[in-house]
Amino acid sequence: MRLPGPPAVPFFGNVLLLKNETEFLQFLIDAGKYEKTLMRGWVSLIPFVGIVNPKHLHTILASTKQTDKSFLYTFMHTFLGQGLLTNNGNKWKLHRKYIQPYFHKSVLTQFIKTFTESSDLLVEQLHNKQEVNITKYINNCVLNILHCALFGIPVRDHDAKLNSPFNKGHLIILERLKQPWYILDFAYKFSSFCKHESTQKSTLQQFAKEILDQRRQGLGKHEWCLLDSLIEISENYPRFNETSIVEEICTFMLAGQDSVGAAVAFTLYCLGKHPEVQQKVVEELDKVFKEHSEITMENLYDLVFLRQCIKESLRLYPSVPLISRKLAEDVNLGKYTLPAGLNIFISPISTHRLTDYYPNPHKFDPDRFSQENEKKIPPYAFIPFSAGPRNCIGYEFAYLEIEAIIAAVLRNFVIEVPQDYELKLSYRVTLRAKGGIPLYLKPR
Ligand code: HEM
Repeated sequence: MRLPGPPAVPFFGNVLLLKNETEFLQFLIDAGKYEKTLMRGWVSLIPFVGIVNPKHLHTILASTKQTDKSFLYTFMHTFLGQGLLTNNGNKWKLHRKYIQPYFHKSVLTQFIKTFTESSDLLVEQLHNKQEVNITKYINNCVLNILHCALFGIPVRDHDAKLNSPFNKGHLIILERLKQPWYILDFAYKFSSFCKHESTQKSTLQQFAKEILDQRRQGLGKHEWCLLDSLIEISENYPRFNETSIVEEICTFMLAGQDSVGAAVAFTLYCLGKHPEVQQKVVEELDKVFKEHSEITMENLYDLVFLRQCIKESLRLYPSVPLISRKLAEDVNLGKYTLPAGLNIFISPISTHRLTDYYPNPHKFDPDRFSQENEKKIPPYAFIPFSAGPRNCIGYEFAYLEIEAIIAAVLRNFVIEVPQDYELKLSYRVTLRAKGGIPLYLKPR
C-alpha cells in the first residue's frame, strides 16, 4: 500500500514539520486534500496513517473496540501519571465507567455558580480597561473555575491558589518529538526534560494529595467538588485507589484548562471580528436575561445562537487540532485495509475545513450550526471533542462554562479586534493564538 504524504527526511520522518508551529497548522488545515485517500506520515522511524474523511472516522471512532491511544500518549505519563486521557484497556474502561455519571447534565448544575462567580471576577478585572490581551485574563478565569469545581477552592480565595503548581504546568511532549532520539525512553530518562517533567509531576501530585487529605478530613468542605466525587468512587470501588484519584484529578486540571481557554478566546476573537454576529448574540442575551439577570442552567441552554457561534469557532479553531489512536484490530476503509497495531492520526482541524460539508470553509458562519443546517453535517465531520466512546468526558461542562464566560463578557462590553491585528496560530498540543488576542473593550 503506497499512500501519499508530505516528503519525509531520513530518521526524522515528518517531525521537522513541528519546528514551525504556524506552518505545521497550515499543513493540517490544507490536509483536506487527503480526504479521498489516506495520508501517510512518519514520526521518526514509526509509520502513521492520517485519516480525514468523516466516513472513515466514523468507522474508527464509533467502534467500542478501537479505543486505544497511540504510544505518543505515554509521553504524558512523566508529567500527568496515568489518567483517563492517556490510559488504555481495562483500566481506562473501568475509570471511564466510574467517572462518567459525575459529568451528567444533572450533576453539572452545581458548577453553574462557580462559572458565574469566576466570570463576574473576570468582568471586574476588565473594568476600566480599553485594550487588553484577552488570553491571559481568560486563562486566569478558567483556572479559577477548575480550582473551584475540581478542588473546592473558592473562586475568590486568591491566597489558596497563589501557590498552585497548576498555574504554571508545562507539557514537554513536543520537545521529545522534535528531537526524536528522545522517543526512546532510555535516552529520554537521562535528559533535562525528563528531570523537569518529573519534578513538575511530583509538585502537581503533592498539591493534589494535600487537598485530598483536607477534603477527606472534611476541611474547607463548603461545596461539592469533583475531588469529592472521586473520593466517593474510591469508597465504593477499592481498586480506584488514592493514586487513581490523584492521577485523574491532575488529568482533569490539565485537560480542562488550555482547551477551554482557547475556545473562549477564539470565540471572542470571531465575535470581535464580526460585529453583526456579536449584535445577534447580544440580542439573544437581552432576551434570555430580560426577566432573570441571574445565570442558570436553563438560561444557558436557551442561548441557542451563542452555542452556534461557539461550535463554529471550534470548527475553525478546534482547541485540540490533532489526536492519535492505535488500531486494536484490522479495519477496512474503502479500498484500504489497515492492520491492527497501526498508529493513526486524526486531525479535527483538517476535517473541519472540508468543502463538501463546509462550503467556503475558512469563513466564520454560525448559521452552519442552526437547527436545520446542523442536521446536514455528518456527525463525524464535526469532532472538536473527538467522538464515540472515547470522546471528551468534559464536553458539556466545557460548553456551559464557555457560554457563561462569554455571556458575562458580552453583557458588559462591546468587543472589537484591532484592525491591524493578524491572527497567527500556534500549537502546543492545544491550539493557541501566537502572542495572545488583543481586544478593544467598550462598556455596554
Ligand atoms: C473546549 C473545551 C474542550 C475541548 C475542545 C476538548 C477536547 C477533547 C478531545 C479532542 C479529547 C480527545 C483527546 C484524544 O483522543 O486524544 C478530549 C478528551 C478528554 N477531555 Fe476534553 N476538551 C475540552 C474540555 C474538557 C474539560 C472541561 C474537561 C474536564 C474538566 C475535559 C476532560 C477530558 C478528559 C478527561 C478526556 C479523556 C477522556 C477519555 O479518554 O476517556 N475536557 N477532550
